[in-house]
Parts: sequence; C-alpha cells; structure tokens
Amino acid sequence: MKAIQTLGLTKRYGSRLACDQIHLSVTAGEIFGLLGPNGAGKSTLVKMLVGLVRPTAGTARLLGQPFQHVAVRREIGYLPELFRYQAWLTVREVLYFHADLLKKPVTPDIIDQLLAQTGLTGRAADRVKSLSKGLQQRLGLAVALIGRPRLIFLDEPTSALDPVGRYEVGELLKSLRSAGVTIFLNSHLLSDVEKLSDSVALIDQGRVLFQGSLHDAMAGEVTRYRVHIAPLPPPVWETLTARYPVTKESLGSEWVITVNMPRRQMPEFLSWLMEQGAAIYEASATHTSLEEWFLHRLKRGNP
Ligand SMILES: Nc1ncnc2c1ncn2[C@@H]1O[C@H](COP(=O)(O)OP(=O)(O)OP(=O)(O)O)[C@@H](O)[C@H]1O
Repeated sequence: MKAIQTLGLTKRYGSRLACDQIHLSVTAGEIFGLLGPNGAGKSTLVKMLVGLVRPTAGTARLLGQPFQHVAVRREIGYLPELFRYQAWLTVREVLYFHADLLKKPVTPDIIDQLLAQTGLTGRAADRVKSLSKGLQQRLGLAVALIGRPRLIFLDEPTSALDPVGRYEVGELLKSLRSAGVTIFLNSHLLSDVEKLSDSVALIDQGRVLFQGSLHDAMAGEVTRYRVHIAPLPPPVWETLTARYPVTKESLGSEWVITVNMPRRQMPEFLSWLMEQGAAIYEASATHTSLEEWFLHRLKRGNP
C-alpha cells in the first residue's frame, strides 16, 4: 500500500515555480528521504502535503485518502523546519498543549514514554526558553509523535543535533519503522539519509530528477574499480590504454590498474584482460558515496 501518492503537485509563488508537477509515491512502512539543494522545493512539497500551503495544481493521497481530509490529518505527525514553541511553557506542558490541539486523549504514561523516546525525561519540567537548539529539536520530534501518527513528515529533524543525538534519533526512526510507521525525511545531512532511507527522491528546481532505491541510484553511476594484475607486456599495456580510460601504479611486484566505468561494462573489461593473458589477482569497486551521486545528478539535471 502507498502511504503517499502525489499527482502533478505544483506550487507557484507569483512567477516562481517552487514545485513543478511532482509525481511521487512512498510505500507504507518505509523511511523515504527527500533530497535536493537549497530552494529545490522540498519544504514547499511537505507543506502542501500537510495542508499548510495550497497547491496551484495537482493533488495527492495520503494513507489511501484525499490529502485534504481532516481524518487523514489526524494520522499525520509533522516536524517543521523552523518552529518555535511558547518559551514560557515547560516541555511537559508543550506536549499536553499539542495533545489538546489534536483532540487525542493522552495519559501521563504516554507523555513519559515520549519523553523517554526523545531523550527528554530529565528536562520535562524545564521551560522551552532554557532548552538548547538540539533539545528543542527533540521536543519538536516528541510533538510530531504525540498523536501516535501512521505517517510522519520530518523537515530537517537532526540539523541541530550532535552526533550522539543524531544516532539516537536515527535509532528512534528505525524503531518507528519497525512498528509500521511511514517516515518522510527531508534532510540536508546526506549521511543520515544514506543510513536510514529505504528509498529516496532527488528534486531540483521543483522537478523530480530521480526516485527509487539508493542501491538503484548508485548502480547506474560510473564507479571507480581497482584491478590488481601481474605486469603486462608493453604492447598489451599500450592497447589497453587506447581502449579504456586506465591509469596504473606499481605495488610491489603487481600493478594496480584504476578504471572508471559503469558496472555493466566491467565483465567485458575483465574478459578482455584475460584474453590478453593477464593474471588478475583482485578486482574491487570503490564505493560511490551519496554525496558524489547527488552532485553528479544535479549537474546532469542542470546542463
Ligand atoms: N512563501 C513563499 N513566497 C515566495 N516564494 C517562496 C515561498 N516559500 C518558498 N519560496 C520559494 O520557493 C522555492 C522553493 O523553496 P523551498 O523552501 O520549498 O525549498 P527547500 O528545498 O525546502 O529549500 P531549503 O533546503 O533551503 O530549505 C525557493 O525559491 C523559495 O525562495
């Protein structure tokens, strides 16, 4: 089942097209990462889905229902990118206040559990104005979870957190996924997206450049391979350099050949080497990072 299905969602602010006919689908129970540079349209897309911005065109379904329905809003949690809670309220009061707004009954046990999940147990009686940015972000996460949502939109949930906080929030998101919650993660922190997401979409200038699994995203990229071989006779090396973009270095009695090519060309490359009588000891791919993929795709999408 699809937790989110958008059909041509478009938002125009005057002459600026923030989202241009976005078609996206997110499977229920997955962590979905939305990536894109500043101003790509990520927050606008999230705000349209949670009902804070009215689309210029297009529509969407959330949890199988039209996205504007009040019933579906009750099933959704949202952590906005820029939020401020009332400075004079305590952490516990903020949580009760938002539970009241949601009209969902909460017990002290539920509040205690949320405080524990978000690492705020010791700060429950502190006022918002005394919390650091990272602690306020944890409170934002607790507020997003208070209605026990089936679908959560998190806009930059870990941007103010230190490495321990990022790890803890990552573990919390994984445990929510295990409980069947769908998580829509909007983050600049590519390493967090890489660690957590089951699938991703990349948007730029309001358009979707890619949607799919991270594995598929990386598989299509040119990868750097390192092949350890016995030294080749000079004529074979000359033919090799004429056919393929290779470089070599010597490592003891072996050569290490480096070549950049798509994964699908690798079998042909190795067969050719063997036909020339090369002794191959080892061949390995160096990992393409999400960051490299992100930069490549953006360059390709903006010729
Ligand atoms: N209320 C608004 N009025 C006019 N233009 C807006 C408004 N909100 C966003 N925009 C513009 O729409 C485009 C998309 O903005 P949006 O905030 O959705 O991008 P984003 O991908 O979330 O960026 P960031 O990563 O910097 O938060 C930008 O050019 C932005 O300036």
